[in-house]
Amino acid sequence: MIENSAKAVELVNLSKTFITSTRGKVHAVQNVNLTINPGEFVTLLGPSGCGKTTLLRMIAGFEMPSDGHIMINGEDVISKTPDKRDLGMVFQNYALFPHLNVFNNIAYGLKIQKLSKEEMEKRVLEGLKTVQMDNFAERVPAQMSGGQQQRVALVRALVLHPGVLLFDEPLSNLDAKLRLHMRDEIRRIQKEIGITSIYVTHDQSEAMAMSDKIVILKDGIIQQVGNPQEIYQHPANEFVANFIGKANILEGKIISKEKNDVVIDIDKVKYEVHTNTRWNVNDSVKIVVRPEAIEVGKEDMTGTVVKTIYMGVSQDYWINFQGKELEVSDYNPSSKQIYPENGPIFFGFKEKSLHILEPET
Ligand SMILES: Nc1ncnc2c1ncn2[C@@H]1O[C@H](COP(=O)(O)OP(=O)(O)OP(=O)(O)O)[C@@H](O)[C@H]1O
Repeated sequence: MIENSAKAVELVNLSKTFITSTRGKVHAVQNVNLTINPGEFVTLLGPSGCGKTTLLRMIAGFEMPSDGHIMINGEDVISKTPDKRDLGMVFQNYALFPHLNVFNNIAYGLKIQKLSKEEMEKRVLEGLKTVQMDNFAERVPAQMSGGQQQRVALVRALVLHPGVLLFDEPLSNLDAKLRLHMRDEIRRIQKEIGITSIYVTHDQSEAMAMSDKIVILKDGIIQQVGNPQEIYQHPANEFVANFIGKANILEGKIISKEKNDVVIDIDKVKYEVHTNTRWNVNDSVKIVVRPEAIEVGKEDMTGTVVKTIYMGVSQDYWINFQGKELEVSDYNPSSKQIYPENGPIFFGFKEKSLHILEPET
């Protein structure tokens, strides 16, 4: 057994391969290594089929890994059943018992733990207070909205005082407005209690708004782990750059280098870029620049306006440049010159806004 109590969850070389009759071997999760610290809110994010649910189900104990280790609070839990892993779970479909009222739904797990009646009542009522539903103890699920049912599901998991809370797309059944409200609510409660949480979603804005750490997956392989700022500003590769936010990908050549600072030629304009990677002079590189990092009116480069839209907070342009279309968001447009469609436009890149991409894994 591998032990390390300073980490809440540790995944070591974790893999899952499904053998299917139609698709042969499906490598759903491949050699995942990940450390989650106590109290962290970590989101598994990626497109459909990237392996996030399989990863969560392995941690929960519903799916047996093909290879690797899962440590929870320093203990290898691979051979333990889900109920012995010190975990709570919140599902997309709430999974409440329809015939039980809110009190009994929440108390269900506490009864199995054989808590005293007083302690049980105390925990249920305290939990309901946390989600501002003190008056709902007598209602059955059918008498509540989706958001209220999801709050009850959250309390039901929390009252068991698990070491780690797992969320499987808990907000996907709610309408857009309620999703925004509930994500703030979940994050508030999670911070208040300080419970280590692993959250699965395919919604990038949800991941950005809630997470301490985001894990980006593609084809079962981790592409990048970082906080929202790192992932947005320094995406590891083209996949991450395109998956989180909007990205313009340009090609350039390294023309000089001093330690970690390189000068890149992009269409005969030279830009200094700080990089942590071992690029060499004459290397061709791909560079990401976000739409808001392009300065309209700067006379470094010229393109043609293909389309422009006034968005209120910004004037957005689609510019033909080097045969590619660049997307640009020019913020606070009211005091600025607007470049009309089909005409020329001058632009350049803001300082420290370029980031060199790594090849994809
Ligand atoms: N029980 C299974 N048998 C065979 N293949 C499976 C099984 N479960 C998942 N897979 C496959 O493993 C891969 C990862 O699936 P998984 O459900 O983990 O992805 P996901 O990122 O959660 O996708 P989604 O967002 O659509 O739920 C997919 O190719 C999927 O078809």
